[in-house]
Amino acid sequence: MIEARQVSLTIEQTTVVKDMTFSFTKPGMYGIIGPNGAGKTSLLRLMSGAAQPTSGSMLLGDKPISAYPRKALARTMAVLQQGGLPPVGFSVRDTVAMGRFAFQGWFGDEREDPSPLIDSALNRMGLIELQHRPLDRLSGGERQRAALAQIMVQNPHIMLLDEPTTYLDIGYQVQLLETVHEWQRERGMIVVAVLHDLNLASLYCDQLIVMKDGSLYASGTPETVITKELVHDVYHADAEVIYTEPGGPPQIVLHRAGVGMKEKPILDRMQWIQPIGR
Ligand SMILES: Nc1ncnc2c1ncn2[C@@H]1O[C@H](COP(=O)(O)OP(=O)(O)OP(=O)(O)O)[C@@H](O)[C@H]1O
Repeated sequence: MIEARQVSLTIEQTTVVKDMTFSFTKPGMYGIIGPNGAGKTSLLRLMSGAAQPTSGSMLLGDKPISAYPRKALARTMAVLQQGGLPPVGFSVRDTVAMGRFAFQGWFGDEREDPSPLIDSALNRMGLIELQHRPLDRLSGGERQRAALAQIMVQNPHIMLLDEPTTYLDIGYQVQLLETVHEWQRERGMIVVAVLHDLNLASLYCDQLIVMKDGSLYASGTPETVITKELVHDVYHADAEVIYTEPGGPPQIVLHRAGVGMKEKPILDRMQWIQPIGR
């Protein structure tokens, strides 16, 4: 369980996270959304213990995150940082194996052979064929998949993902979130992901937190949070919100700036699009 109690973070006289209170108590997918500079990464850094609140407290279970030794924290929580892995000379397999550091003794040994776990993570991320390739000879998307495989072998209870779909094409974006979602359910994990794509956030998250100017702007299920008004007020963009199936997650369709077809209901407009051959 992660709980933020009136958490604020001030960096160089600017308060980048302001008085945030929330808790993630149940297993599930939690999304943090909001515009550039809203404070999403800063909030994730507070949740991972990489930054300490200037005021308020960030708790893991019933203790402040700062009270956990590094290795103990790594056995509970895995973090995928923004920007992913650097393009260095380590092979994909060795890089993924480094995710086991929290379970190793002084000499890098483990009680049980971690190979099956590493093979499974490589397999799930479609990296078996690339496992012996160095990271500096991979595309950005392949490196991002290796980064996720690395935190998979950590076997965490909580996973914090900062823009996990960066560098991925839409097929891999969906595949990555599908894998994370499936894995979250199998293991009953709490997954917190900073996502820029509202449609993906709506498809995969059970609950969303919206940040604006460092503060909590809204929170709730995608159905309650993703609205035309939210897109307008938080992102200063015009959009329609549509449902592709009854009871399904909302999806947004953007308008060009200032060229909104605001008066026409969406169903009316969809009749303009005729399948070829009719
Ligand atoms: N180390 C730092 N020193 C000074 N200011 C910082 C530092 N880190 C972040 N900030 C500022 O804090 C604010 C929030 O940054 P943060 O990276 O948390 O936003 P974000 O919502 O993740 O943005 P993005 O979507 O662009 O990644 C920004 O205005 C940023 O310039």
